Amino acid sequence: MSKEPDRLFAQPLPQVPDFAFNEDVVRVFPDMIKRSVPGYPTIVENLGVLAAQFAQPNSVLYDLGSSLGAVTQALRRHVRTDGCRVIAVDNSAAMVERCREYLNGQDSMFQELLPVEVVEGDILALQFAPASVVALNFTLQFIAPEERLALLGRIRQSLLPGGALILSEKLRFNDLEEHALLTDLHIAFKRANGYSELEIAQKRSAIENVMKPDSLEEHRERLLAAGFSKVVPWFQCLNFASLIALP
Ligand SMILES: C[S@@+](CC[C@H](N)C(=O)[O-])C[C@H]1O[C@@H](n2cnc3c(N)ncnc32)[C@H](O)[C@@H]1O
Ligand SMILES: O=C(O)C(=O)C[C@]1(C(=O)O)C=C[C@@H](O)C=C1
Repeated sequence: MSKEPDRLFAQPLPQVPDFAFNEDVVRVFPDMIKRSVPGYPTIVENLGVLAAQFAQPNSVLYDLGSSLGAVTQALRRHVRTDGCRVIAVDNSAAMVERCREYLNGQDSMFQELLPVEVVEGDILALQFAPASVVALNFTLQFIAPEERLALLGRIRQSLLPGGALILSEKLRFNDLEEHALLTDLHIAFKRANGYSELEIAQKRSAIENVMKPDSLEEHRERLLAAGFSKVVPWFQCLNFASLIALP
């Protein structure tokens, strides 16, 4: 994985462009996500552990919005169920290209890993195969709000009995005091990870038009409306959380 530090927002920009998963972001992405998302390494590793409990024989495990394939790699480290294969999907050509390079490197080192297919495509246009695990790790927040329910409905329809959707997201909070406190603590987390006030402010302008977090209550209601029977939060660190949704 690239070790290049994220300095994308370190210099004052005359106008901060909307955030995009382009070549510049791809180069620094492992550093950026680790320094920006509290609990990210714990979520990714345990997503593999959880997936191993839900994986069903001869089924597909989806990593939707796979970026550089961190979740795919965790699935491959933990899932040992017969006949499973991973399909990783991302619509950023730059992410997909680098992800394929990383996974090919892994393939050449370990022969017993689950087969993986990396697809460059829009998850909103995906024809889902019968799946036992679907991971949406910090991806739904980048999908247009009006598309989210239908996407979750299609995922629910594809899930086999015994399977699960694992959904990780940045949260907003309906209680204004709670929202302000956790937002301030998230900024303190970024500062502690070496981001300057300028970097924090410019990143915030870059993502505000493209990333629209929901509250935990909105997630729960939408997942139930999409046909899931049970929603179980299994992790929260500051304003970032991960949920298990059962079919
Ligand atoms: C924050 S990143 C996900 C991080 C990754 N899952 C991980 O755990 O390292 C969001 C990803 O979703 C992808 N994405 C956003 N909208 C998408 C869509 N409609 N279809 C496919 N991928 C999408 C972006 O290109 C980006 O790589
Ligand atoms: O909320 C923020 O400030 C973030 O940087 C979050 C977040 C995310 O949750 O995906 C946004 C974009 C980058 O992909 C990395 C982290």
